[in-house]
Amino acid sequence: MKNLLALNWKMNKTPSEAVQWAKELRAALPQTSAELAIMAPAIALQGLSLELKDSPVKLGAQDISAHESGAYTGEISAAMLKDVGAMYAVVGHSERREYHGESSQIVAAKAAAAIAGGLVPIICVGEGLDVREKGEQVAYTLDQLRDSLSQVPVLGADQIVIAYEPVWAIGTGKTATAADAGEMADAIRGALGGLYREYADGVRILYGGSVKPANIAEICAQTNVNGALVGGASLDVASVVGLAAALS
Ligand SMILES: O=C[C@H](O)COP(=O)(O)O
Repeated sequence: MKNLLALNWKMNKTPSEAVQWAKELRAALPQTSAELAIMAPAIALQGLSLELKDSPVKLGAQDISAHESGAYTGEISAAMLKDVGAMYAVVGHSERREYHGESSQIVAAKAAAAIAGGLVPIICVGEGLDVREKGEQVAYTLDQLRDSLSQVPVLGADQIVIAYEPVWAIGTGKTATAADAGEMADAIRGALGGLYREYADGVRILYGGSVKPANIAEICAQTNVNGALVGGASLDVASVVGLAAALS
């Protein structure tokens, strides 16, 4: 299965900075076996799409509306994202869950809206430090996964991506060990088997949380880890080149 290197810029880069960054990336892109995708601020997608036309780099959004269209001020629909060239949409990132009150039910509705609109949702799950300290991370994360997939109609392994992001490892410099990431990915694969038996083995499971060029290869070498969702290390072209090269 091809690793997915999903670059989550979060709320960074103006549209013009994004285009300049993409120009630099195109010039520096190394040989890699991974699929690269930029999860950009929605307002930067159109420019990136033009700049990255005919390049292997894909695009995604950081969030998506649960609704198809209508009176939802400020929301951005799957159709709008698809129209500007997005292929993916991150849903249920822990920052959305924490700062925007997104429950797993809302996340499931967003994932379903993404699929209905022809996008691939990257559905994020993961425990906080308190849960990890009690040793309850697997049960917690799998509950969150099942709730976030509740009534999400999946008709193929390539229709969803799961990202395991332990909240305590995001932007903190603390990375789960490769073994921790691998153990959770195994548990997630098992839970997917209970939900979508025929497709479970082909769904990509990413790890996110302080991934860097120096640790990505070991993390992605785990049996059920099929790529990474990268925040801080995705902002700098040289660092992205390092991440991609580490997966060559
Ligand atoms: O979406 C990305 C994750 O939140 C990880 O962020 P980070 O690489 O800055 O820890």
